[in-house]
Amino acid sequence: MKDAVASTSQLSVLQQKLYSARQALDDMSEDYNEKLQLLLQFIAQLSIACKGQNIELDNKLAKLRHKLSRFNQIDESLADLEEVDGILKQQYGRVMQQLEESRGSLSSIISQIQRLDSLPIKLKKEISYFKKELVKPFHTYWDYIPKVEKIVYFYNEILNEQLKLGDKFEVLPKHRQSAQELAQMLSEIEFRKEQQEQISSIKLSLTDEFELDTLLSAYQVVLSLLLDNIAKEKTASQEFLYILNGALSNVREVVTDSYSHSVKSFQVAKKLNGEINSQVDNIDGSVTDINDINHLKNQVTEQLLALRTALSRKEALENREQIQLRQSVDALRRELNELSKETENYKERLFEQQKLNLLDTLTQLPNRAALQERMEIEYRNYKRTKQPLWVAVADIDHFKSINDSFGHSTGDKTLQVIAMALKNSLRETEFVSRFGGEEFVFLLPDVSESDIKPLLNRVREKVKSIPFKFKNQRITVTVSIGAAQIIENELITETFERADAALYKAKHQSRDRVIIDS
Ligand SMILES: Nc1nc2c(ncn2[C@@H]2O[C@H](COP(=O)(O)OP(=O)(O)OP(=O)(O)O)[C@@H](O)[C@H]2O)c(=O)[nH]1
Repeated sequence: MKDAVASTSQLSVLQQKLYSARQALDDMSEDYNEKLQLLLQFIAQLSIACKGQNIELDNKLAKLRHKLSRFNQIDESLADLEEVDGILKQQYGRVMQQLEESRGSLSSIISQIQRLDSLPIKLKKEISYFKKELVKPFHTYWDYIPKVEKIVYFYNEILNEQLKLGDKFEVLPKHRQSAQELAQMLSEIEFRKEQQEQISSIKLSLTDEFELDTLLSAYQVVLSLLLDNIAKEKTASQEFLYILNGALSNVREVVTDSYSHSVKSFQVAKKLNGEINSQVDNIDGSVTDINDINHLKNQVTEQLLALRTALSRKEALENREQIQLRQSVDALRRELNELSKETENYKERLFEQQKLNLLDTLTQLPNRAALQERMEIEYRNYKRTKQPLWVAVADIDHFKSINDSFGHSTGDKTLQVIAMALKNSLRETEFVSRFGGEEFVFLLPDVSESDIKPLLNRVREKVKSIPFKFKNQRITVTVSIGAAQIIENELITETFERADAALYKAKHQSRDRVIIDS
């Protein structure tokens, strides 16, 4: 019995111990699970952080994460853990190798940069200091990234320097348009012979690829040539005015002289007349008072002598006066002749200049200013007579390709030949002008609606049949033409716009055709 009690108490102690041990085991297990959970989280975070560096490593870590999430497979994961460990070691080696290679390429980039000329001294020093730093190996990407940033900074500095040095700006479409307009204007302005070579080379420099500097200096040169011309023209006018002024003062002198002379002559003549009259009165008195015939004879002879002397003095005076007058008139005539010659000269020069201002220098056709004048005249005629009036615009097809393939001067010659052909295909009353570039404008009065198309087609065919031969190549040049008739209450500029729109249509309908706006 005693044994039984003892056994029972021992059992209860054992039970107690077992219970405590189980409790401790449960606690441990719970602690273990918590730590395992932490480890799993850590691995998960680590695998995310490493993601993308190595696909094999990514896959292994994903698999490991999956296995570790199930506690019962933890043992199976040991092999995976070992593999991951191996891959991680390899990856480290690879990263170190990559970093070493990158250090090498950064060094060679820096050597290239150092070879650039015209680097500012400060930047040169910075670069060579940086190159020394590149000798030390990189341990992590964090050693590498700032170095790349530094090289980007160097490039940026160099680029800014180059921009400052180069000072070359991009040629934009608006600059190209300005260049074209300038070249166009140069074709329309008459320059002096000695200036023409300079103008041609400016025009040439503006046709192909050019830099902004070329355009600016072209403007500058053209401006100074124009100013020079204005100054010359002004001097010429001034010279004329000086001559005119000189001639007028000569005339004035002659007139003043002859006036003062005639005043004097008048006074002398008046005095002589008085003398003669008193002589006659004397004779009268002598004749009435004297009875002695001899005495009378003496008296009369004396009186007649005095009278003759006075008369011959008067005659001499009148002769002198005549000579003086003739001389004055001659001098006046000479002066006036000179003056009228000078005026004629000046008028001729003005007229020539005016004519030149209205002629296109290249083609010798009337230019845009002349077209403007003629348009006004034709418009007034139309308003008065209501006779039909047509405006036609012709444009050479693919003219750019002639310039591009055979050169600008061949292009110029082509323009001259076509201009001549256009001029020769018209009647006296019809008018053609070079509007600019490869565009020509016609004013065609008194042409009926049924005749206009055949007329313009003849013009088109005439150009097409010109046997151009460039570089031994037979070339056919064609033109497209648009035309419009002026209608009631329309301005001629509006007619021009309709003709231009018709030309646009002709260009879009494969060119070499005439389109009449209807
Ligand atoms: N040689 C020369 N070329 C000129 C003159 N004026 C303008 N040009 C050139 O004429 C050409 C006109 O070219 P675009 O306007 O493209 O027209 P295109 O080549 O005739 O073509 P389409 O009109 O469309 O048929 C440009 O290359 C100008 O440089 C000039 O006085 N002399």
